[in-house]
Amino acid sequence: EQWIYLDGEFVTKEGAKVSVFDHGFLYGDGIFEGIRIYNGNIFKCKEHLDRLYDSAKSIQLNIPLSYEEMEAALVETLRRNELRDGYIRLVVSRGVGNLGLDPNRCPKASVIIIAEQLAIYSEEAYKTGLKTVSVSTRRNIPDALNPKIKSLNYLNNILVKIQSNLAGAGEAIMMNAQGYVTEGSGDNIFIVKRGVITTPPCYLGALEGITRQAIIEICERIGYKLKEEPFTLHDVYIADEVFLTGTAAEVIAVREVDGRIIGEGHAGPITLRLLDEFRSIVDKDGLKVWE
Ligand SMILES: Cc1ncc(COP(=O)(O)O)c(CNc2cccc(C(=O)O)c2)c1O
Repeated sequence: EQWIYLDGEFVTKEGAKVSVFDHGFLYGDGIFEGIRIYNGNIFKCKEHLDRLYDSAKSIQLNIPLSYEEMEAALVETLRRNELRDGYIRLVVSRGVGNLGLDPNRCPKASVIIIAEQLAIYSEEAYKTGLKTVSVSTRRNIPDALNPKIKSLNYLNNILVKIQSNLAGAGEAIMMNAQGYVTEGSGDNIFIVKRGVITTPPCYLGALEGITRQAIIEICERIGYKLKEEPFTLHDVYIADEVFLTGTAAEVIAVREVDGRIIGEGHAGPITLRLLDEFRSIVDKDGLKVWE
């Protein structure tokens, strides 16, 4: 039986329903986090909850649970589902209101926690890398809907995913309005050229990825040279290595972008070393559920 946390109660999948007047449903008015648990460790739990509460503050959404209560709800949901390895989707919507969009008509935000097994990429995919394309759909401009807010408004990302599906590609790369590369539909991007790793600054229009930050810190620790600087598709095409990072994706190589083969056409040495280093910390850094 899968138990889902819904506003303080645990309900079964069948019982896990939201109102048609929920503004998360009606307007995408809400925020979410995607978190992974590795061998009983909620990886980077603090970083995810910090980002959740930041996103909430940014859209003036009052989460009805304190940080500690939210942590306890996460742990309880994982325990009830006896999940040691898997994926957590934590959603906070504005809650039930009337058909108007005014958030002031929504008296109480709704908190939902779904815990599931996760299988996104095969081990083979981490070696062969993904075929990707760039897309015409630009990343939301920060002064319209800031990509730093992990909101339920994922239509920008979905339109990108539709274009990558159409191209038969595994992921798509977005530019911002100025033509600088920002990120993938659900992951951050890094390029490697002559041993130097570069990732776009998030102010260009990217989510402040927690996996991205973990990779930045790993590079610092193991002495890899990393820069946060803008780059264009040209720099991606001529890169020696390209990889994407995300909670679901972890660290996944890109073997092709718009028909250009990247490097040798499979995961490069720096990408594989960073994946290895990343996987060595995922069951350490975070909140232990069963201890
Ligand atoms: C737009 C975007 N950019 C970057 C990331 C990577 O951020 P983290 O390193 O903090 O996860 C994300 C996060 N994207 C994400 C997170 C969890 C699950 C899924 C999924 O595809 O089901 C996607 C994202 O949605």
